[in-house]
Amino acid sequence: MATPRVIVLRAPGTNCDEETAEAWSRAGARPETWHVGRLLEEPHALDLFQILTIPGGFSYGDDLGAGRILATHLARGLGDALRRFHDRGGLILGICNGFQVLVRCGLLPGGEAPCPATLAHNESGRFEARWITLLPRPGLSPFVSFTEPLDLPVAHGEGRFLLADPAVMGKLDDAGRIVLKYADARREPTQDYPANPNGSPFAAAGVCDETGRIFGLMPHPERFVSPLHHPRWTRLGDALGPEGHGLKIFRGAVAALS
Ligand SMILES: NC(=O)CC[C@H](N)C(=O)O
Repeated sequence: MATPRVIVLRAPGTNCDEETAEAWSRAGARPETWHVGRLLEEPHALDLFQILTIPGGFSYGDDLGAGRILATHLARGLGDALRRFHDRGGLILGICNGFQVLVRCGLLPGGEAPCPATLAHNESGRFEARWITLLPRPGLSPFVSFTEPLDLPVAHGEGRFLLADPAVMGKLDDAGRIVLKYADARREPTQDYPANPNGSPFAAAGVCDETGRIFGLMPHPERFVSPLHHPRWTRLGDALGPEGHGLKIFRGAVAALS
């Protein structure tokens, strides 16, 4: 198949769009960055793309809650276009603020009987900005097709993934939809701070819908696409491999569409 085309959607306050577009380019896709206002004017333009990404940042200043206003734009102005995009096999990735948007517009966790969800304030009560370790659960989502743990940075104030019905969290986990989990030094999933930076139950760091094609995560894969981005690159050297860990997520999506 031809090189997948990616639309990177930005809004006032988005601050990770350039890094996200660069990550898609490195993974072999063809990204274009669009302001949400432009897409609201021509929703059919989504038909030109195979992947939609909502990058991280502070869209609309996190007013009314992180991601809330951009989520309202998507739900009200682009709901049908997004459904069509997903139904025809399009992939949707939300990173950090983008994950918050996908949750707040109802695309995640999604499904036949969607359970309302939110990304609540971190249990620490603080913005958490540092590196953490993640365990993947490959199988369902094309974005997570690797088996090795990842090191990635987090930078968020509202990252605690909660469902209105906590019992559904176990069902999501059983269905393999908590595809990335915060891990401790023994590489076991953990709810303990600081390895789990926000207190998410089931150590949830990244979640997908029932098709695997909508995926949101709090850590920032676009901030680790070169080994030089790792804070310990001078010590770890070749052990880091030729590419940053975050690139695996972008490469998985490109491979699924190629
Ligand atoms: N890096 C980000 O995307 C931050 C997300 C959001 N502004 C928060 O603090 O929770």
